[in-house]
Amino acid sequence: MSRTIIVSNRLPTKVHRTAEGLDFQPSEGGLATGLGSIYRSDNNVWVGWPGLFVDDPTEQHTVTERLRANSMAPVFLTEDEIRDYYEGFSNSTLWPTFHYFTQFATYNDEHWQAYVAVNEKFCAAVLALAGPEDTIWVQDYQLLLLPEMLRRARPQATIGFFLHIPFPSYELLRVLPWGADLVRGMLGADLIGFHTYGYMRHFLSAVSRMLGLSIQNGQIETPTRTVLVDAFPMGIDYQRYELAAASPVVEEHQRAYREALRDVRVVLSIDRLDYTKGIAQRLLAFEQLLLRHPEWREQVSLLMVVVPSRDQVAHYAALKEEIDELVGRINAQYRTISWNPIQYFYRSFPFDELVSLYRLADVALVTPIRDGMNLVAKEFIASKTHQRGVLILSERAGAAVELSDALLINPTNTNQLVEALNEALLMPEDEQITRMANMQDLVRQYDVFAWTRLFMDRLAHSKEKQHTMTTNELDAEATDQLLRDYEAATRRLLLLDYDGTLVGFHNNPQRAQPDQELLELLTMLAANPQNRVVIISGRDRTTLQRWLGHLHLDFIAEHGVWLRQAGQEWHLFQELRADWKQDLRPILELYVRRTAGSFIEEKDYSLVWHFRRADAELGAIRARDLITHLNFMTSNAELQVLEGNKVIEIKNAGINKGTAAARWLSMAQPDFVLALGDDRTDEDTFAALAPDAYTVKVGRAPRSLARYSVDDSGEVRKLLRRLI
Ligand SMILES: O=P(O)(O)OC[C@H]1O[C@H](O[C@H]2O[C@H](CO)[C@@H](O)[C@H](O)[C@H]2O)[C@H](O)[C@@H](O)[C@@H]1O
Ligand SMILES: O=c1ccn([C@@H]2O[C@H](COP(=O)(O)OP(=O)(O)O)[C@@H](O)[C@H]2O)c(=O)[nH]1
Ligand SMILES: [Mg+2]
Repeated sequence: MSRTIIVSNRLPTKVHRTAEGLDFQPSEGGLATGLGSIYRSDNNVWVGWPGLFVDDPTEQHTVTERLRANSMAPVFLTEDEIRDYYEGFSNSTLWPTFHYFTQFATYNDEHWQAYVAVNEKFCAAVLALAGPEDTIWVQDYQLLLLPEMLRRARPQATIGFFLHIPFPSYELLRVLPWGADLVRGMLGADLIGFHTYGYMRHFLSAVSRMLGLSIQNGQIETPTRTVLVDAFPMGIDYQRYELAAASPVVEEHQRAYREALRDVRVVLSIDRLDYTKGIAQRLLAFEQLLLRHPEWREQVSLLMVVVPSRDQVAHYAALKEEIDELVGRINAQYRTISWNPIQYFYRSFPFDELVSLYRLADVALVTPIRDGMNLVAKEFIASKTHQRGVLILSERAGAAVELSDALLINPTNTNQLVEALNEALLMPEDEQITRMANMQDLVRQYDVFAWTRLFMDRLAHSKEKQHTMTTNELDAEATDQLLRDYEAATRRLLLLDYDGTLVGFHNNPQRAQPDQELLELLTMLAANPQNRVVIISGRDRTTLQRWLGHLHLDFIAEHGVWLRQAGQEWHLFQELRADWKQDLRPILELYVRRTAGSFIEEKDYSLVWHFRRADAELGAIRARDLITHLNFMTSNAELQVLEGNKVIEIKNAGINKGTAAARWLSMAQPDFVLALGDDRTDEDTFAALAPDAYTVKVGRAPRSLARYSVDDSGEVRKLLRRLI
């Protein structure tokens, strides 16, 4: 039976060494608590770090066995790995960068090396466990490279990836020396999920800007696969909180707390120790409340839980000191014999006590500076079965997108925060109930089980789509058949596109000249008297002549405008006009001025606007504009507007690679045809050929007329070499 293998840095169970032996406790943090409810079902397994160092093989064995009984498989990490991969790259480079705290980010190559190595370690652990039918679901920023590593080892695997933290604007990502590697690593997945559309948008923008891949409706076309990207706001195990809220244990805790606090109102704050959570800002706002609204003194206490986290990282240790000091100062200033303004706990609470705190609180103050989602906000809502209580929520938490009935605030606006606190404490009960009921409906419906189902459905959909959309891969079997037919034939026609097919793309098209390997390949192919080798390209004839003219090849240049058989002169396909160029050139010039980095290429009978070097998003917008503009201008002029790979070309109507290829067919009467091409204009060639021709699309486009596809120009060369 196929299973789901969840992979994350930390397991949902933390192992500690105590005097009595090993102790197993639930992990804190949204990822572990959120997914913790689902992994045990259906034979699933969770792979991750158990939270302690175990060198001794016997002890490793004990830990492994204990975890196995609970559907977990440990990846043991060394102290050096935790220092460089976890505290280093993950939490001193990625975490601050992705949360817009670039001033805290370090760029250390050793940390990067460790990050790569540990991702490889996870890869090996997953491969040892996963069967070919299993679904692999990789979680979070510590494992951004893992999807691609798994993909290389298992090209057919079903791989999902979910990012639990924000995905930042491209402007932040580009600061990282390894930005493009990280994005490429994620693209190994079949489905990539984010909490919000905002994060998803940033990711797509990074993909198009850094890797130049084309994107439509959240679908990324990589050279080998289509990758789906979508927003899936994570939920919680609603029922677990709702049931606990009504349980006698929780009631008993709550009663005891209430008795100790007497009738003081409670503002609750719960987070891991983290500078992204806005804990210090929250304390300052509470101080301001006491200062500006003295009527709340002795009436309200801030109950603040800070769960120890990443305290080996300098900025976390510093924050701990800052909080200690602030709490000390505020308490010293305002406390009375019978009232403590801030009840501060630096430790984690067991589940039942946490739920009791949620129920006890009049106000939950959730004010992160940045937060991927924030599950505390949702847990508070689920625990409020009596529907009394107010949520104050930062608009920069992912949860704010869904929880619009909270009092939404900007966490850096202290005045707003103070007034929201005052408003919350004064809010009439009926308004509390209305808001809470609305939010409960939503959080109940979109719980963590619905979240998982949706993600898994979309993952299956992505896989299906890949299967139905791609042309058949030119696999070993098809290649063998091709070679047999090639051998058997005596009049062979090879139609070879140049850019994107024989060579890869270059930012400057003039730099894409043939290398030695290609020249040799073409020479040898053409040396066989039974072969007729045609370069069929959109390039101008001068460039083709200069680069390849000395070889015994035929040429179709400018998408069929200029033709030349080996050893003969260039001639035109037919009489053509070029006088239209002077009317249209100014339009293209206007688009060059409006689009930095774009430029015009002029051929004898065509004009081309190139936007590969322009900003990817602007380029795409301008291209749409230009096409509309040109279609209008050329409607009566017997011209056509062609879209290629980051180019728009205007040329005479009725001439294309297909019409030119047809001429070679009637001239050569071949008994074997192989055509290779990568872009829209090569589809005309494919269309002109008989069904038994070997038509091969380079790259995996959603739709192609070709019978087969190969990944890239490297594969093309491999195939050509086998023909020799
Ligand atoms: O494993 P740690 O280093 O101790 O950190 C704990 C976890 O913190 C982060 O949680 C995030 O996931 C939540 C659920 O999606 C989300 O609500 C929250 O906004 C995120 O910060 C981190 O992403 C996890 O990998 C850590 O395990
Ligand atoms: O003493 C505590 C306090 C909090 N939490 C849990 O820690 C998680 C925090 O997740 P959140 O998404 O709010 O933020 P993260 O820590 O993941 O950034 C929530 O599920 C809390 O219930 C916990 O397990 N023990
Ligand atoms: Mg091409």
